[in-house]
Amino acid sequence: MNAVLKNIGIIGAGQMGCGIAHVSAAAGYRVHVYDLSQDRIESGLATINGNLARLVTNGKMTEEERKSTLSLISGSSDVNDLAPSDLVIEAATEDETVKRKIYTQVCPVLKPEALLATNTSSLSITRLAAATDRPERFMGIHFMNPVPVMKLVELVRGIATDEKTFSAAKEFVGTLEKTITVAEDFPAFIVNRILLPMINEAIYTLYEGVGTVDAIDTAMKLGANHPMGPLQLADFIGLDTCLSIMQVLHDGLADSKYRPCPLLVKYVEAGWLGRKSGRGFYDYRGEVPVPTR
Ligand SMILES: CC(=O)CC(=O)SCCNC(=O)CCNC(=O)[C@H](O)C(C)(C)COP(=O)(O)OP(=O)(O)OC[C@H]1O[C@@H](n2cnc3c(N)ncnc32)[C@H](O)[C@@H]1OP(=O)(O)O
Ligand SMILES: NC(=O)C1=CN([C@@H]2O[C@H](COP(=O)(O)OP(=O)(O)OC[C@H]3O[C@@H](n4cnc5c(N)ncnc54)[C@H](OP(=O)(O)O)[C@@H]3O)[C@@H](O)[C@H]2O)C=CC1
Repeated sequence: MNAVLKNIGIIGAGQMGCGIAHVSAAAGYRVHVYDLSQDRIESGLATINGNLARLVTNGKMTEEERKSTLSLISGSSDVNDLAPSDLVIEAATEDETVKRKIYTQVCPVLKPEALLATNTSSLSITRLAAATDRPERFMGIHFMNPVPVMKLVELVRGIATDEKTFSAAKEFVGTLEKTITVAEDFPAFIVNRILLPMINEAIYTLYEGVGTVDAIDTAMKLGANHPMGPLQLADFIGLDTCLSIMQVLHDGLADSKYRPCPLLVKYVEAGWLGRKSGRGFYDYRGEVPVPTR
């Protein structure tokens, strides 16, 4: 455990917030998860418990470790409960307006010396930092999904991030047994700058009728040895998040090669956001996922 950062606050009880809470508590940190609704928090805590229980079943964690990990995690919809946090990691919806509003509400509650980080997939760290009262103690700590499984965390400094903040974040991520990579503050950093155009291209391949959902995913799984097909992965990430990242790339780099596929836009407009909403390129409402095209 990090010597300075003992209490970790998480904003957003979605798939990423819960994953970060899981790995932080498993490393011995006290974690508080904040989200807008109590229902969200309860379903998030149930997901964490389910994932911990699976580790026990697989012999990767003892029952005592599961209990002690869970006992370190609390949750509430009261922003004031983030006050004891030494480090807050914001993992709310990938929308700059939402994140800015959150910082306006959260900063006055935090200790002046507390660090604030964002798990954003794509947004400018420098611009987000400017919406806080602590740009020098703000940076990007970008975990990958699913957090308990993926080894990488990207660290991204904003223009004002100070060295103390960067070192503390680096040490914290090291205690979670993750490998860091440092990215400069450009749209979508490293992983998503490369991954999301590939996913977007897979959606164009579907849109133009080159292949079906099944053909495209099978092609990339068996033809390129990817663990998931690109459309399956898009559903896993969340199609709203994929679209936001493509929009940030398109706007930020002003190059038409990043144009979000109209089919991706259509799916998001329909509320077909992938696994989390029950339907995306696959329909998850039955026993097995069924392609929707
Ligand atoms: C968008 C961004 O900003 C950045 C990103 O994150 S981009 C997305 C990056 N992530 C990826 O590319 C993931 C690609 N997919 C994979 O690596 C794999 O399909 C996977 C790890 C998700 C699942 O692996 P799999 O072998 O197909 O399935 P499965 O055997 O069920 O799972 C492997 C392990 O992961 C665990 N796991 C799977 N999904 C999980 C989840 N959502 N949460 C926690 N653990 C999970 C399983 O419990 C299993 O653990 P054991 O080895 O202890 O049994
Ligand atoms: N999905 C992925 O693969 C990855 C995502 N990320 C990034 O992590 C962040 C979260 O993504 P992810 O977990 O997938 O998204 P989810 O949609 O699963 O979760 C987002 C959560 O934030 C909540 N939220 C929205 N507005 C607020 C608010 N004002 N205050 C508190 N909570 C709020 C949402 O609540 P509600 O549903 O009620 O709106 C939801 O519970 C994003 O920035 C994303 O880009 C980073 C790496 C990988």
